[in-house]
Amino acid sequence: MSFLTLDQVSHLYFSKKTYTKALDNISFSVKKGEFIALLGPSGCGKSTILSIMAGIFNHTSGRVYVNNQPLQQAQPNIGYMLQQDYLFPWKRIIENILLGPKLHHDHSSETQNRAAELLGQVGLSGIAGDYPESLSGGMRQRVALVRTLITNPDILLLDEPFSALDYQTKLRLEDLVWDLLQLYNKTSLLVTHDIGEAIAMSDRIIVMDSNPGTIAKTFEVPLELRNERPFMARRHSKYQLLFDKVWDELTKNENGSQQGVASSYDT
Ligand SMILES: Nc1ncnc2c1ncn2[C@@H]1O[C@H](COP(=O)(O)OP(=O)(O)OP(=O)(O)O)[C@@H](O)[C@H]1O
Repeated sequence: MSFLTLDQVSHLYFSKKTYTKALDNISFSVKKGEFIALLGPSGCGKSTILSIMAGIFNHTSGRVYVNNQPLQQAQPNIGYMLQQDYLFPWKRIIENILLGPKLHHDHSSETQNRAAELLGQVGLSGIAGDYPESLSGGMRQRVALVRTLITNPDILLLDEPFSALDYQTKLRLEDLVWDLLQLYNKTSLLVTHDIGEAIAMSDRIIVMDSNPGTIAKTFEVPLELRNERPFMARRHSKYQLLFDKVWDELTKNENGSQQGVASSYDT
């Protein structure tokens, strides 16, 4: 059953003299606990979809449902993780994590215990009293993950959360995030430019076209890959097959020599 549905969603950005059609007739559904990746060229509207889901602005037309209710009515608890961690440098790690709950007047010992538990789950026990400046980029993103999960969001929006990290840290963090999202059965939308990351982490990949943003094609990730943690999924033979197909879809309008690598596969 669908938990999140976008039905013929379009969005226009207006400026003084003109407008940009960022999304045109976007329709897709996401089941509870499903992990969807949005891939596509710069400007195809991936972040616009996340902003609409986060309630940052209303879409121009179409319908968005969460749990069979219109988005504005459903008011889901949204967790948003971005490329930058936006930790407050003058606050200790634990204060950064508990800021969201505090804003909702939650000062409970349960939430504080949960913060400690989550910090343990991301391998950061013992740094609760530290300041962000003493942490590496990967550690900071792990703190950002804890800060996102502490409010137990219904939907997680991940906007290129690994793209500022070095490659090894990114691979490790992909596994960690995947583990926690599986553990807590979170419904997630990941925006990425990394085909490998999309295949390794998600259940389904939505490839978009730009000008205006439309859905070009949707790829199901084979079960054998979905059952593996992202790092191990990359070793599977079906990973490369899917990579080539997604690459071909992304580059179908280009004339470069790398286009068409999947044309010899027919699975
Ligand atoms: N605030 C805004 N005002 C006007 N136009 C905007 C605004 N935000 C985005 N756009 C335009 O809407 C389109 C979609 O932008 P969006 O940021 O959603 O794309 P994206 O796929 O996330 O891009 P990227 O991969 O570069 O982050 C682009 O043409 C962009 O220029």
